[in-house]
Amino acid sequence: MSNDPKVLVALDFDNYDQVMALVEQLDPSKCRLKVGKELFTLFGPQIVKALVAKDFQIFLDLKFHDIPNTVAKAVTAAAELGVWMVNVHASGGAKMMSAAAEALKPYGDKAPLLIGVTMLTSMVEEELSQLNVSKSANEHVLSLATLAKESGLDGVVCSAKEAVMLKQALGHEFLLVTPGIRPAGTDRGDQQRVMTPAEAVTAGSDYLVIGRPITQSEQPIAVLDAINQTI
Ligand SMILES: O=C(O)c1cc(=O)[nH]c(=O)n1[C@@H]1O[C@H](COP(=O)(O)O)[C@@H](O)[C@H]1O
Repeated sequence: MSNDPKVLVALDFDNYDQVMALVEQLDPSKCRLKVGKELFTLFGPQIVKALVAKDFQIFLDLKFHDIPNTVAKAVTAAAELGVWMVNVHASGGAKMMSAAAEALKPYGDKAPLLIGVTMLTSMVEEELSQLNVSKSANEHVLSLATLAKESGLDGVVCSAKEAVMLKQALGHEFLLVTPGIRPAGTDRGDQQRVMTPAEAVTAGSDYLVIGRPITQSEQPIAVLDAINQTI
């Protein structure tokens, strides 16, 4: 197995013992872990530190979206926690994203990867008009991703459906982190713009965020291993 595992397991749990029981079975050489709003709101920086201490690389997914000064301070706090990746909403704008990128510069090669969220994978194109966005989903994602790149971010969160377009437009180095991943035959839940793990990697996804197909399974390790075999 590679030292650069592509699967980021979304630890969306409300129970400390349950999450730790799963983590005990996981191997940092086979996956990275994502701590999102539910886990962080319940258990705070302590759980992030506990997972870092177990040698996992952590994506702190708090999707910061605030004034530039506040977001710069928030990503600095994330860097101090020792996380591997952190995200902000690209729709917070260029000033906000640049402030975040600037704040991480002093950390050099220890800085977390800074990623901009484009259009949530739970959204369909028709919802954009409710937000007064008259672009197509592809155009909207491309414009937010372009702004993120110009603002000094390392990559974006998008759906794998936009991966071919974004790699072509923004280059191979610009990272694509794709949730909305569903192995064939699994429940979509609230996800809309979905692809299978193999399709996503073929399209150009660098990292696959996968939660419920693994965490809600009776055999999470077998599911993760099976996914890793296909990518
Ligand atoms: O930033 C994210 O990670 C994210 C962005 C997005 O557009 N869609 C999305 O689903 N996510 C996160 O990715 C995870 C997907 O989980 P599952 O749908 O259970 O696989 C959740 O923790 C979401 O918070």
